[in-house]
Amino acid sequence: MPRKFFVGGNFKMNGSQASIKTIVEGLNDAKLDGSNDVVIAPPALYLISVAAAVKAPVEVAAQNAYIKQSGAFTGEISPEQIKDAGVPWVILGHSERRSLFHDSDEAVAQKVKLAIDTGLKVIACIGETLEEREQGITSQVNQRQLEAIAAAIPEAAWKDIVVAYEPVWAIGTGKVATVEQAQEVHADLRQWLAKRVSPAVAEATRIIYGGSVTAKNSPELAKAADIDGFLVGGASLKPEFVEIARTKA
Ligand SMILES: O=C(CO)COP(=O)(O)O
Repeated sequence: MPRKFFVGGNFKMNGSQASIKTIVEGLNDAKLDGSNDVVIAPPALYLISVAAAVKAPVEVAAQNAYIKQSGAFTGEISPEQIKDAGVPWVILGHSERRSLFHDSDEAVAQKVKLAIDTGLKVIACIGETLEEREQGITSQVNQRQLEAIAAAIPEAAWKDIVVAYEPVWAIGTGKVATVEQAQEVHADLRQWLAKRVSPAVAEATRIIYGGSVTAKNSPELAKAADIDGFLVGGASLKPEFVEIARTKA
């Protein structure tokens, strides 16, 4: 079965009630036909209103979740709370969480496990820094980050996981990976999944690319055999996101 193309929009810590309403209205007016999965991730404050306002086929994701369901963890939100808000997806392990908020591979894996156990679907992010790429350890870094997740979950959980490969050097820099650079890592990760988890999981799991994706570069990237969609940052706040959401594989 071909993998359904997946386009995510990660708003990060951007937007206001008014600007996010405009984005949601733009997506609703676009009447997307459901041939791609389209998921938007507004800041946590806006999850409930966006989940109520957005029309199918667009769905909503939180940008992070904690490793506990409740308790004295000021400032955090739990997978149960995300589910309770009517939000089916969560982004975990984003490089900004890893670098700025010290989410370790193990913490990301625990978060993925609890989110999956709670019934959420997960966009699990991995990616190497420029320094790591220049050291020639791109493959090791991405496999290490994915291994932590694979070790924490059963094979059946992979049906609810989308892997987002986001090279740190391409995020918010305007420096998009070339189709060849992205395809090489995606193919490597798919091979790794086949060996580490199973050929069936490798075949079915969407591996999406993130890092300076725009309406201009998305059609070319989408042609690569192992690029199954995008996680879009900056451009997800602009009208061109509707165009990216319509990208054909
Ligand atoms: O981090 C990203 C999405 O999660 C990518 O961000 P940009 O598209 O702004 O580079």
